[in-house]
Amino acid sequence: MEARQNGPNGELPAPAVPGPTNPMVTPLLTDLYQFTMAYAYWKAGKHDERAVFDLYFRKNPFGGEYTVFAGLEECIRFIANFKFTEEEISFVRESLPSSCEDGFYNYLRGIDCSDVEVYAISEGSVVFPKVPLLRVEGPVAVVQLLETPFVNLINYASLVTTNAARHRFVAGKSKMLLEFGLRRAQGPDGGIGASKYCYIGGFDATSNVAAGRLFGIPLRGTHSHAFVSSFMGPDEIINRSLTSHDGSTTCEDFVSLVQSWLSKIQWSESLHGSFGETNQSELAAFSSYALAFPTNFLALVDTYDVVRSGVPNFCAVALALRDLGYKAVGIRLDSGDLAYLSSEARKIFWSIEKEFGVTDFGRMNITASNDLNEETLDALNKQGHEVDSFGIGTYLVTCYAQAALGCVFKLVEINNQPRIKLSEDVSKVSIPCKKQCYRLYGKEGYPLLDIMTGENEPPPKVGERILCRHPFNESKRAYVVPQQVEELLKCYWPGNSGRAREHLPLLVDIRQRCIKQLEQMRPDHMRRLNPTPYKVSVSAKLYDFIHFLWLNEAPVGELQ
Ligand SMILES: Nc1ncnc2c1ncn2[C@@H]1O[C@H](COP(=O)(O)OP(=O)(O)OP(=O)(O)O)[C@@H](O)[C@H]1O
Ligand SMILES: O=P(O)(O)OC[C@H]1O[C@H](OP(=O)(O)OP(=O)(O)O)[C@H](O)[C@@H]1O
Ligand SMILES: O=C(O)c1cccnc1
Ligand SMILES: [Mg+2]
Repeated sequence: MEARQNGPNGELPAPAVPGPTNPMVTPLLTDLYQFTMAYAYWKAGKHDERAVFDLYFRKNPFGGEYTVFAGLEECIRFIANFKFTEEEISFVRESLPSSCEDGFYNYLRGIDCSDVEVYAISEGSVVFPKVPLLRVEGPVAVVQLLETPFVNLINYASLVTTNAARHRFVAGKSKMLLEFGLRRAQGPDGGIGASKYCYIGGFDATSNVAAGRLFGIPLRGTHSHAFVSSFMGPDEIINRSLTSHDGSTTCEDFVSLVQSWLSKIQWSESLHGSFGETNQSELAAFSSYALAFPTNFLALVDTYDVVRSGVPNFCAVALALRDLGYKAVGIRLDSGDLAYLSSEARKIFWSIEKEFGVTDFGRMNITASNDLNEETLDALNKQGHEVDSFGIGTYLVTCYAQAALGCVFKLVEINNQPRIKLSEDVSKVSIPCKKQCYRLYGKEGYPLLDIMTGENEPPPKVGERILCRHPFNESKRAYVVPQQVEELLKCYWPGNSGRAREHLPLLVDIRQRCIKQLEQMRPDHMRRLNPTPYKVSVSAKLYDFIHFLWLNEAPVGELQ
């Protein structure tokens, strides 16, 4: 459990950390092999050897050149409360061979994460391949048990945050982005996680009520086709009275008021008979919705025919509401050509504003949904459209364009001895040693590159030239004179080491960090088509050491 003494400088202890959001996140949420390895470490008397693991990914997702890091808070919540229950220990005992000795279960009973330290990049930061997102130090058996839950908590979180950030990038700052994915998400945790992390990635709101309650994310919603098609006609509406916004008058038959507006606009000059009879059951549905929500009236207009029925019906209800001092919100389009239909709807709104002198009617909100993704948003931008808000579900939350981020957790040091994992595939060779990581900024204020150094090397200094080398490609190197140096790994879990701990920021602050960091990137790293890779490098000293260790560990072949 968390150490509660004052810090070395007398600072107050950080507040206790609550458990993971999802109660399924327990010490058993790991792969069996973590327990078999823990047993074998214990049996060999190695379990308390001090190990350092790096958690990182190898390639940016979605064909891009950046990733947004998320999931850290849940990792810290997990280790802050890491403790086996008796029931969990019994289950591990049942799951391992009966030859495993009892002493191991006593050992499991006693462990927590007080000997573990976690250094991490702040959640919501823009991050790049190979740079550790987390450096986890501690007794090898305990840290081994953390591998699967940590990778699980970070993989999807970072993937979907990045997906959300990419959707925001295409949509532009001024559009409202609504996450509508719960029904299509990969189960309840996928849905809750998607809402939380899409918010961090720059979405404005979610339709997911549970996520609104858990995280305080703004909730938004419209209505569905079922509501519209549930009405047969205006006769169904019994209670038709609506009191004006200021409470001064009551309209006894709001439905008739709507109908009189409908005939006015039907024969209006600017629309000159562009539509005839509209669908009366749709008109009844809209009137009924307006009676229920006069201050928040937004109508789904594509159940029967957007231009000939949905939009005129909406306008009639909105104008009737206006007679009573209410301002309608707008419409939602959920099918068809969203560029064309949004532009047609906008034209009708402007015509009404002009002809009937209704201020701001032209600026009515238009929300669009229906299988939207980065490509469709991009296509809409190219065609020109009049959509103000996008409701996005399936492609966003399922991360349809890429199934997983591929984070890994690799041993880089044990008992102060650096370790390396070799591979035929150079991109899979791990970078050994307990490392420090820095982001170096150039003259124009953009991040230039990230550099990893050995733990005991002096940090890069502002104004001092430093050689930055590609970790594996000898010919790729550059001198950099940083204008600003940012240390990336901060202590988020000191265990009982007595070090000061970074506080876990509020969700809105993580979101702000993400938005700010994305804005700070050089635009060519961010563009969708052929973005420029951001450089990730190592110091000259670390480069030499990697290659020394590589040669040391790789057997020399024999040719016959
Ligand atoms: N102007 C546009 N440019 C490019 N893609 C668009 C445009 N408007 C809509 N889309 C996309 O085209 C697809 C249209 O979906 P689909 O072919 O299923 O028809 P639909 O309009 O949903 O019809 P329905 O739901 O009535 O069957 C959606 O993915 C939508 O996001
Ligand atoms: O399209 P998405 O990006 O997933 O956004 C969420 C979708 O969910 C709703 O559709 P609904 O469940 O009514 O099904 P639908 O596909 O038939 O419209 C809504 O009308 C959107 O179309
Ligand atoms: O509120 C909406 O319009 C909504 C919510 C979830 C899915 N589709 C639409
Ligand atoms: Mg749909």
